[in-house]
Amino acid sequence: MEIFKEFTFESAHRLPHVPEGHKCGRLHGHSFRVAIYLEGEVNAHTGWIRDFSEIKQIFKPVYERLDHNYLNDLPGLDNPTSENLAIWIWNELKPLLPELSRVRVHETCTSGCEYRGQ
Ligand SMILES: Nc1nc2c(c(=O)[nH]1)N=C([C@H](O)[C@H](O)COP(=O)(O)OP(=O)(O)OP(=O)(O)O)CN2
Ligand SMILES: [Zn+2]
Repeated sequence: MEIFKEFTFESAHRLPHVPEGHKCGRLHGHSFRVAIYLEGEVNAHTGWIRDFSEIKQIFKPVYERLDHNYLNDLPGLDNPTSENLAIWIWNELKPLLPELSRVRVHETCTSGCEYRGQ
């Protein structure tokens, strides 16, 4: 069974390695949407894998580093593509949430990625 918790945050970024003149080389912002997925057994007593509010609490320090910030300034995110952001979030969360199975990042309504640890 997999559960997920979604978060939205507003961040600015620019992509430093795009070709000259590419729109994403300019400073711009997105309303990012991130879903954190956890995989595990449903506990017979609680009826859940992990309390959604616990996921929110664990993600909070990561969320605060992302929300209303310039992503390129975060150590390890100097090239903040959706792909690199998903990997970055995974690396921040996996030690705290061993059941983490997937990080989904929506950069726009129509673009995004999913990372499953490889
Ligand atoms: N594989 C990736 N491609 C692109 C990324 C990325 O992170 N990974 N990022 C960008 C830009 O940051 C851009 O802001 C988002 O791109 P795009 O989907 O082209 O945005 P649009 O709003 O123009 O999309 P519509 O087609 O109008 O919906 C670019 N590429
Ligand atoms: Zn962008």
